[in-house]
Amino acid sequence: MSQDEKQTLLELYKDLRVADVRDGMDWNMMHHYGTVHHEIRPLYRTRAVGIAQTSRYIPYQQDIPKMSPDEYTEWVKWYYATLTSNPGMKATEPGDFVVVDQSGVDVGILGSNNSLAYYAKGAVGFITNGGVRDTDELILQKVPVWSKFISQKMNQGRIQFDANDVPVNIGGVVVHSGDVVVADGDGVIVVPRQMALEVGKYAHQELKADKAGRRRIYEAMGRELDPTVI
Ligand SMILES: O=C([O-])CC(=O)C(=O)O
Ligand SMILES: [Mg+2]
Repeated sequence: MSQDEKQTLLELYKDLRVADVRDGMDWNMMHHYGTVHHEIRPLYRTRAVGIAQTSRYIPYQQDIPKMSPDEYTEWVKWYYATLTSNPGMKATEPGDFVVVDQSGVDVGILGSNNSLAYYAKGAVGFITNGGVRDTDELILQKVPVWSKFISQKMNQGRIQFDANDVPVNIGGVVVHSGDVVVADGDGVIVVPRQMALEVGKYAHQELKADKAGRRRIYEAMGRELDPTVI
């Protein structure tokens, strides 16, 4: 995706709520697309808008040789260098939303260390159809993460990298690199890139109407206005 297209989409979606984007999809007759299953939840109340960068991992189904702890230390280094190395995530650019399909394996593929490294490179958010770990630090570090569950387990002997920039199934939604991902306390919605301008337009129509409606109620109540109604 060109930088121009990326900036246009990020700008169009930056203030939209998940609910507005849902409405924008409906207005484009896409009722059955986009909404990631509600079991995929934010780790804490936050929001993020970005452009999907997909990765797929698959189960590791080989025997693990019996090793001493010191041998295991070396094996883990080898495992991470060869079997979980993810070129796409290493190439993370500002505005990317990291989207991980971990094939249902019970591991915390995103932890406080790797996600912070990608966040430092400009990743705006992370979503996995599996687990995250180090969750107390993820919250402390304010890294925006949506996941299906929390997992204590490390990758080695359990999961391996398969591919980047492939279509992945996240909570029943097919996500391609380049799609727009909007996530907040209501969950996650994914807008196919080809529809993103049209969906954004009608999402703004709904946001504008909602703001005006709630503002009238605020005023009638004598409630101080906040940014959600201005
Ligand atoms: O090491 C891992 O694969 C996941 C993790 O705990 C971290 O990045 O902090
Ligand atoms: Mg960790």
